[in-house]
Amino acid sequence: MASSVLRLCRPPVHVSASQSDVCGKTSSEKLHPQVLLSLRSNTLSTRLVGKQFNSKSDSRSFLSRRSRKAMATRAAVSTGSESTLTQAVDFKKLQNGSDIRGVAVDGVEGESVNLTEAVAEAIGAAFAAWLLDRKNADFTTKPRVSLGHDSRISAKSIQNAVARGIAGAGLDVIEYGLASTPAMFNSTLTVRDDLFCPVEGAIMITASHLPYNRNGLKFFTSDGGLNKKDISDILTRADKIYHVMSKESTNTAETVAKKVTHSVDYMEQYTADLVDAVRKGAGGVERPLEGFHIVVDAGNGAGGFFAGRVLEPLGAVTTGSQFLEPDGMFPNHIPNPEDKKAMEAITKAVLDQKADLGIIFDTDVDRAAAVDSSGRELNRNRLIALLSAIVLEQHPGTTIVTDSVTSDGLTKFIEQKLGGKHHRFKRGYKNVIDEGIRLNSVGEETHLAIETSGHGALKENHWLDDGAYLMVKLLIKLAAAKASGEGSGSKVLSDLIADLDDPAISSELRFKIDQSHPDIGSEGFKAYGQQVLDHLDGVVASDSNLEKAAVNHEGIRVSGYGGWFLLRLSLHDPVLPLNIEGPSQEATKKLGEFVLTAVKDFKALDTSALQKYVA
Ligand SMILES: O=P(O)(O)OC[C@H]1O[C@H](O)[C@H](O)[C@@H](O)[C@@H]1O
Repeated sequence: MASSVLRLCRPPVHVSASQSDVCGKTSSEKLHPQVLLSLRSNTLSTRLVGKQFNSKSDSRSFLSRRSRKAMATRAAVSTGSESTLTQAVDFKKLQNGSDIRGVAVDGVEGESVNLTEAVAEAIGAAFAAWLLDRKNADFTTKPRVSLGHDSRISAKSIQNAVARGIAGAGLDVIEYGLASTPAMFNSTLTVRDDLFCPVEGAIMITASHLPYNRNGLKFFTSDGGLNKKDISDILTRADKIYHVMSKESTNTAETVAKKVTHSVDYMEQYTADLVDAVRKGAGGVERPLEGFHIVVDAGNGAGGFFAGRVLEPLGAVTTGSQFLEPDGMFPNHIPNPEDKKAMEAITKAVLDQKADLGIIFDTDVDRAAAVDSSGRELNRNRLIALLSAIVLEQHPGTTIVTDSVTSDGLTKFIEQKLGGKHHRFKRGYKNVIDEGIRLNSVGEETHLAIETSGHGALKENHWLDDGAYLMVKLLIKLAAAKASGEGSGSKVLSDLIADLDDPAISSELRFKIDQSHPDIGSEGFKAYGQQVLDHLDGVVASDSNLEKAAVNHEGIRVSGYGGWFLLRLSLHDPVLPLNIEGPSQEATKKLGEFVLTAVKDFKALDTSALQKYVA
């Protein structure tokens, strides 16, 4: 991506009149109390504020004024001031691995709102404080945070609240409006002053494919997405900030936010990068997709841009593309390439339109899948196989990192057919991508890290988790094949994976752990789940048809009866997911029966799905 490849130092940015209003002495009196707390013991922010005041003594007095006000605010809280926000919120519960997720809209029974505007405001302020506190951060100018969102109905209110938190903390806010998660990360790399890029931090407001009442936040710096530890840190800070917030401080932050928020069309830059990547990959041709008919299904999420702003400028016809308009009620299907109905919808569109290819995204466009002209789904193992084939043509022998639920057929394909190495790691896109980065750092060359969910990142694209870029790789292949006379249409893609063994049966069953069951000890469901796994591990040897995977990074993976199973702990939920694949129902039933016998005495585990499966 042209503008993003170089990580240049940003030239100092002129502080505008409105910005100096906010940073200067006069308006410091008006600053948001939550900021005072976030800045209180913050040396980096002291440095930053000191720069803006151009004098250490000014900055000291600025902080001490702030500290006094913060202490006063906290005192008000402890004496029960009426202006304090009182709704109790368990901030820890908002963590979902390396994201934040919660309920933002009322209306679903049993799901009360915990991602309120006040909570979102506190999280915005906490991220600002975290950013200023980062080790080795050396901000020579006032840091900026970009904010984007998907099509959810709560998007705007959460965005405004987060903006208040960031602005109140003394940082600038750059609003992108409807955007994609990968675009947000990209904005930390792009060098373009008129777009206020690169930003020091980026936030995407999204809950991916979850129902309409949820929302969440994903955070980025130029180092990539934040990890679990960072998110815990931000939520701990947010919890403290939340308790010193008041209606008055929110109003003040609102006034500040109006002054320091800039709205830009960053998606123009991001989509131009995608278009350039295809043109470059296709040998510099302006309209390399001329003659191709490609339909897009955005599921009413944020991915509708791909048809009009990527495919059409490249010459493709996109007639019959569907659900491109953002609609946070997701009236047509869940925007999720792992969802059966969603895949059926795009398949139907491809067949109805007699299109060459179909492309489908999840709500925030960090996941994608495709469908070829015959209606064959190119998702999960097939998508990984396809991208492996493309990447291994460019980088013979390289390692492909995947999640843990990939098939044995995929390993055979990557290693025996393509001559690469399959490194099957853990579930979780961040785990997978981080493992790709780690392998490279210890000298094992890898260029692709990809999950069956449709998350995937390439080394050539800054390890950016980007569903749209995965599709760009397919488009380059199509265009290049046409240009070289190798073939037109999507057959060139299907041919690449002709030798991939598809399992006849592939199932995922999820066993809930009843956390209120008396068998769950004080160490909780994770320890209980681990006991189940340890027990299973111990009994595998009792069946001579079974063999434990020699290398395995997650749960218990066992081969047998021509198939395999993997039982592991869910990344986020009190659940043990079981994946089973095999050449026949008879084989998968045998594997299922073995697991059922092994775990049946664990009474807190709901194995009813497996009982049905083997019946
Ligand atoms: O462990 P599970 O419950 O199956 O969930 C695992 C999945 O969680 C989220 O959806 C992440 O985005 C995925 O990257 C991950 O694979």
